[in-house]
Amino acid sequence: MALYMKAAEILEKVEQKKGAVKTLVYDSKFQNIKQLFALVCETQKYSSVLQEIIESTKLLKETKLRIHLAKVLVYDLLIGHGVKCGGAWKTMMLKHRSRLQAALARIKVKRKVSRNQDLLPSSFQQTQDDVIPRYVRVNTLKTTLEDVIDYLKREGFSYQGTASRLEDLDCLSGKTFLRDLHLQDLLVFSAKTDFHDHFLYKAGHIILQDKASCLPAFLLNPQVGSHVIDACAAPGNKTSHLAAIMKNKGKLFAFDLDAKRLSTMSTLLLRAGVTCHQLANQDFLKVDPQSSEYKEVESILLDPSCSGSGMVCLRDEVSEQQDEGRLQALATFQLRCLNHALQFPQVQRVVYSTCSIHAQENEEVVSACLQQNPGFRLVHLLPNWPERGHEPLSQCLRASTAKTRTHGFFVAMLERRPPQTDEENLPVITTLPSVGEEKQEIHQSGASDEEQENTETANEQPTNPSSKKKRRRNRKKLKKQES
Ligand SMILES: C[S@@+](CC[C@H](N)C(=O)[O-])C[C@H]1O[C@@H](n2cnc3c(N)ncnc32)[C@H](O)[C@@H]1O
Repeated sequence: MALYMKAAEILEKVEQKKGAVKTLVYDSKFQNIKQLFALVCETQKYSSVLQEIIESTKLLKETKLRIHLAKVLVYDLLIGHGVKCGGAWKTMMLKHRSRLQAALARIKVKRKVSRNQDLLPSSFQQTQDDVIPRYVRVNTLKTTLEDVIDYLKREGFSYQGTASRLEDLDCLSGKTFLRDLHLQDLLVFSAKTDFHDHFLYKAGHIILQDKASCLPAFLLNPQVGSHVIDACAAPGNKTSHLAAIMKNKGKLFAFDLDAKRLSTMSTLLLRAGVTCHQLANQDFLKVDPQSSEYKEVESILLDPSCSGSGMVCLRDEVSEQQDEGRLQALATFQLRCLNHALQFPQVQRVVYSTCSIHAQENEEVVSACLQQNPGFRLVHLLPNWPERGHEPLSQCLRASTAKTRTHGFFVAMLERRPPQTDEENLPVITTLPSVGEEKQEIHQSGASDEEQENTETANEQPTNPSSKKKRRRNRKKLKKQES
């Protein structure tokens, strides 16, 4: 009953444009966030059809239900899982079931369609480009890829080998599955495959995680035994992925501001067999980078709160509701977090990710951070990845349903520039510039052309005052050599 009541309450607020589904669901502190999120999203999609059914059957008059609760219950009865819980409401809905089913059938006949999804407004109808396969990450802390494949084959699944191109994923149907093109511990199934009740999922041998969301830990690739921070960690899918890469050795400090999400995370990490972690219900911005506890931290994964505009289910709602002010507030917070991550004295690599499609939360945050932290530069990620960050930040990755068959996502990796000795700063020049040719480029040894492009041009960093001094010194040395 609590699920339906909460879903109705959130649906009402969403339809009155009082907030975004994702935010309202997370703020609700409901026990099963995923279940609530799915129920609200789906009911909202079918809202106009549900309204038609409810009006034509005069359901509100007969049951005294309020419209939003009626929509949620009718959705679950006719289109969803069937009203499973709900006590007295379940009995009431079952009493009206045949009338409601008849009303739905009439609407389908009138619109000349046979499937429920064909009743959706066009903005919600899925094209081939909208279909995201089911991704399953093998949890190598508990099992191996080979064992999972064998287990599934014994259950009648048919393994097709490793995908060789993106389009292979579109051919998945029924019980066929592939190994992913880019991530070796990731298996791909047809979109409709549901593992939520499967033994391998319940035992923590597999994690149900979108491919794009597997990128941050995969790219950060922390060393076994190293110290790592997951700055905004709950519910912890990326944390357990990091732990698997670290083979549970070393230290994984995970922070999150939300106690409820953190407690869910704790359960999930236990199920996944993660032991190298240390959870803290703490604001990452208040974590002291100078504390001796973090003096060995070399890698940080930062996946902060974002607009969620890349999540396919939220696409239309989000584009309607993302007002400038909200995006700006998120971007300011994200930049503060990224700047903070770079303050840890030994940090070498920071991966920044969002499930947003807005440049404001992605490339613009990274560019601003690089301008404020000239000691860091971008790493050119996965050269063969089909979707790049918006120019000039093509070192970063983007993901989308159309180009990568995933939710919309963004990933950047910043790394500390290697310290340069005075020797390294000596220019390597074949023809010496004549006196007065101040504007001629001086190519410094120790930085390849690609690095120069990555840092100087692509990041549009302001001239670093210390490198200006170094250049002046170099010019003086050159003049001496000349004379
Ligand atoms: C996008 S979610 C993280 C998802 C997570 N990385 C995963 O893969 O499961 C963002 C998280 O940041 C947390 N958060 C927001 N502000 C924070 C802060 N100042 N310090 C720490 N965590 C914060 C939110 O509670 C939320 O759980």
